[in-house]
Amino acid sequence: MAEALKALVEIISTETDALLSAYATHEVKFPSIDETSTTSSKKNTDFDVDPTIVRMRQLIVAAAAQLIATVQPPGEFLQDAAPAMFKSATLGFVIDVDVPEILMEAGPMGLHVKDLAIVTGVDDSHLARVLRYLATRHIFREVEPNVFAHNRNSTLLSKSKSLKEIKEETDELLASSVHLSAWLRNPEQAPAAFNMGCKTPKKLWDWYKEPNNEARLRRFTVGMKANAYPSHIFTNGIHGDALKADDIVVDIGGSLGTVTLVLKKAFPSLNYVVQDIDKTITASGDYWREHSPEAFESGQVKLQAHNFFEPQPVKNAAVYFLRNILHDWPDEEACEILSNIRDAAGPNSKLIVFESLARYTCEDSPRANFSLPEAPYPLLKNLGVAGEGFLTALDLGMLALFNGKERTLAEFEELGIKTAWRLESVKPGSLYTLVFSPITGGT
Ligand SMILES: C[S@@+](CC[C@H](N)C(=O)[O-])C[C@H]1O[C@@H](n2cnc3c(N)ncnc32)[C@H](O)[C@@H]1O
Repeated sequence: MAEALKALVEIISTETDALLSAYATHEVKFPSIDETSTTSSKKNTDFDVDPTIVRMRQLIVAAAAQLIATVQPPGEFLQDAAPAMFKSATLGFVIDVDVPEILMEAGPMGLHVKDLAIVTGVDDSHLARVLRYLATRHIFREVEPNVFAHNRNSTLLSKSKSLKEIKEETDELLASSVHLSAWLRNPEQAPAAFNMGCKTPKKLWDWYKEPNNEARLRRFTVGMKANAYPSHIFTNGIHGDALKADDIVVDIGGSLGTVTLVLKKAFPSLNYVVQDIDKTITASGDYWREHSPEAFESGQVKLQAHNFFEPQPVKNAAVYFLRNILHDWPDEEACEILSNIRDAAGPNSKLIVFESLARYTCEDSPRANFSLPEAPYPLLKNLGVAGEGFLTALDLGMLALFNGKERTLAEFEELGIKTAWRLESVKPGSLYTLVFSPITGGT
């Protein structure tokens, strides 16, 4: 026990030294938690996503969280974990009444809850308790009794409209999560907990198409657009330099086609097709007219309404890719999607899946062909909240909304084998890149 505790402290100490020294070497300022600037210099932003820096940060966070879980008595630990729904509820509330915007205008001195009450119309003591709950969890800062200001974490809440759109999507999740336990105990009663929470027999996408839900579809689409992953994941992932001019890259379930836009800029001699359900494809026309009208008008980028449960119309493309699609679907449907692509693929086509990879919290059996990042003793093997915290929540979100899932490496391999795709390589990152080749009679 003492040995594990000391090892955790050692990780924190070594990685913090390394992190600070990397910041110093690159002449980048280490951000204070009290910082409220919404603009970062390009240098800071690039540095933030540098894989070495990301890894140092992850190790520190993983070790610190495990240290807390080790040192805190179980009763206290669970006392904070059990009512975690108040995090969603209070974040939702502050956004609903525009607290992030109001505090941004107030600046670093903050605003007294009595003044905040006048602007929001909400009782000052209610505001104080909600903000203190969040400040206790390092979101906002109580600069004087009952005076609240932004900190680095809360600033992000006012940073972009799309964050609000993402938050609103949690309405569906919140409604679904209430029914998760009942659904898990009897999954036959509805396709997913979402159907119980939102009282519909339809899949989320079909429900979004209903006349009353158009705003929800719009905000989901904006939310997906705001999903900022480093673009090198996609440009390295499809190996565009190795493709021939005019080769076709198909973005299946591509929404507006934000990934395709990144690829088109990096590999301008390739041709692209963005496919999605009809309503989304209609909206993507505006996106392309705004961001790359020449590619849209010349036909270099085609927008195609296509249901991926029907035969894939683009045959023998060089690359078919799916970003964050398979996790929306249970295995049976995921196999149908992959089979339709396989039927259209040529012998040299590649299937590229950009998705999160679910990792076990314990040691996995060694896999000869693939090497995944290791976590040092005594950390959880998936790096706990630092690596998988959000991903395990995303996994449960997929379960609650669609009976979907984040998959392990073995599960991806198995999906591939069932649909005649061989998993050829796996590249770790904030989104993993999984490359598959067709299994043919001779392979
Ligand atoms: C999680 S989003 C991912 C969007 C995009 N790949 C991205 O990463 O930004 C899932 C997408 O699948 C699309 N979709 C759902 N059902 C579909 C179907 N049957 N055929 C084609 N697209 C579908 C949705 O409209 C949505 O745009």
